[in-house]
Amino acid sequence: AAMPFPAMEVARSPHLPCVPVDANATDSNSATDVLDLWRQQKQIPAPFVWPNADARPSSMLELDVPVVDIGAALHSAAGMGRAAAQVAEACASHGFFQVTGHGVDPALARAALDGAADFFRLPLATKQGARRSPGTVEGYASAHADRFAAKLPWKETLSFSHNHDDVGARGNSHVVVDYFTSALGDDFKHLGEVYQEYCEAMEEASLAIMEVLGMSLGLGRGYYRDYFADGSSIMRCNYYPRCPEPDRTLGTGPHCDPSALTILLQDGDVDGLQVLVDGAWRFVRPKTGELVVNIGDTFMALSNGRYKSCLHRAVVHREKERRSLAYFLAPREDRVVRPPPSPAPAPRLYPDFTWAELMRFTQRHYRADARTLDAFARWLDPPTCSATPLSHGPKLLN
Ligand SMILES: C=C1C[C@]23C[C@H]1CC[C@H]2[C@]1(C)CCC[C@@](C)(C(=O)O)[C@H]1[C@@H]3C(=O)O
Ligand SMILES: O=C(O)CCC(=O)C(=O)O
Ligand SMILES: [Fe+2]
Repeated sequence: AAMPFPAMEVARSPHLPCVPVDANATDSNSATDVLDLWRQQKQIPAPFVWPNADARPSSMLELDVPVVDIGAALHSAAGMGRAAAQVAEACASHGFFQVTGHGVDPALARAALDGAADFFRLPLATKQGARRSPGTVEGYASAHADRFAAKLPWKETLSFSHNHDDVGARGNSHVVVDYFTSALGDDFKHLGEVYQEYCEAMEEASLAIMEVLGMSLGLGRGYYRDYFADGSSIMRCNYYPRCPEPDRTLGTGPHCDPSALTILLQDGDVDGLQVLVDGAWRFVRPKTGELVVNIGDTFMALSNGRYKSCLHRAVVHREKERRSLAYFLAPREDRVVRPPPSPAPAPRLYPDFTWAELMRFTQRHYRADARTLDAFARWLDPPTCSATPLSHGPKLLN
């Protein structure tokens, strides 16, 4: 049975110099959203300030990530050999790499990025039509101010589920369209179609990457591809407005993704994504036509810790706004996350769990951060772990 976890900062912040969030507002003021008003101030409001430990020292360092040609991997043994070696090296150290040859139509990527730009420009009252319901990941959120009281992220987000099935990427082609029309109305059908198509392209790309990951771990092409074929993935559009004090806040705080794999598309040449490697925050800069991929906690558990889910964050800028699209690949909600018994049976680092349980943990009990997976393992299995302080590493289960 799950142990009650220490309550996180889940109350709506009482300290915000609030600009009321009024879903019924209809006058022209509603065209200006909360962050729009805040970013015109000289100083950011206190709830957005991140403590010194998280505040960013200015860094121009860049992470050296391999560029993996997924198309070549799927079409030739030599291409697969090279790709598998590249991902094995990257994933054993920091879990980040870029991919090309993914087959995502540049016009579709452009439409998805432009669609996000258009969405976040809408009046707050319209965006609030898709307001996130408590305890779920889907919907519109402004700075997560409805969930947390401090260390608010300088961003707006729109998230929705992409449950795919095992009859192929085009097998369940309504879920995203249905989300847009039911949350926002029929005027949003076209935007829903754009994201439906984008999610299907991301699904295809992520399953291709799973073939490479399977090969790299000696499990064969089909092992993870089949495992994720009917996944419950999540798509998130991030909008980071300009910020008057970019060095005192963060767009997305330091965290490891709970998902299995994340595919990120960064808009234009505005950088922001940083990864902590060897004690320094390093940019993974946007490159035209390339997607940034990283291993998340669920794949770290699936690979029994061989592949790393690495700490990353997004910084914001004084002069430039930024957009990114994140596709979080996850298994079907009730599928057990457990490493394969072969090729090398090893002591288990994490207990069995399901994606539904991990989602519930991050949406109701714990704000995803650097230690989500350890905290989750302890939450699932309190009797044997409760004496271990939160900061300790993973425990051995057998
Ligand atoms: C399962 C999820 C929780 C978050 C969205 C997806 C994958 C990444 C997680 C998140 C982005 C990690 C940083 C903190 C967080 C609260 C955020 O800043 O948005 C996380 C997401 C969330 O809980 O909404
Ligand atoms: O916007 C970015 O560059 C990264 C966002 C991120 O890490 C996330 O949404 O999980
Ligand atoms: Fe992330």
